[in-house]
Amino acid sequence: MAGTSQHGKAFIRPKAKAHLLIVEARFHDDLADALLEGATSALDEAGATYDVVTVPGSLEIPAVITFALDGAGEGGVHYDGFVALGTVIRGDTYHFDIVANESSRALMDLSVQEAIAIGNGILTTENDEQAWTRARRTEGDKGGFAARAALSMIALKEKFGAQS
Ligand SMILES: Nc1c(NC[C@H](O)[C@H](O)[C@H](O)CO)[nH]c(=O)[nH]c1=O
Ligand SMILES: CC(=O)[C@@H](O)COP(=O)(O)O
Repeated sequence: MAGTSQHGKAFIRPKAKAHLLIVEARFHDDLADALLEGATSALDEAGATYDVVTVPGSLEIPAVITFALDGAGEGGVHYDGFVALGTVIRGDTYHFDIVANESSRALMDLSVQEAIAIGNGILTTENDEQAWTRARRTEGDKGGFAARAALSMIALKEKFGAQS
């Protein structure tokens, strides 16, 4: 796969044990399994803990993160960071652009406006083959990448002394 590397220097880990929420869209079920395997393996390896919530499609992911943030404000579980997992594969209509663009736009808005650590592991591909090459833990491992990105953002938040 073009451009694949371990990106080793890009990743840092939080000092404290982090607790994350993985929000996974299962619109493409088998691909979701592969992304989740990558993400949970990366978090396990880093000694982080996590909960997993499943939603039907990638468009639902940002709202669930908002629900979790609201819940934490009301005394619910606090999450140090979030991992978004999903796959959007181009079909015949404009729907692809809506799901691909709007899910990422909402994640970006949340991360910047709410100052939260999010790893975006929503694949947007032309076909199944591209998706598998990126989802498989033994190849692109984009689930693992998103989890490591979330951990890095938690660590950077710590570094700047922001409230988690
Ligand atoms: N086509 C894909 C979707 N579409 C579903 C939407 O995400 C959403 O669940 C629906 O519009 C109901 O609100 N989702 C994906 O994750 N991947 C796709 O390829
Ligand atoms: C996200 C998509 O584009 C896809 O699942 C929907 O397919 P279509 O555009 O053919 O309805």
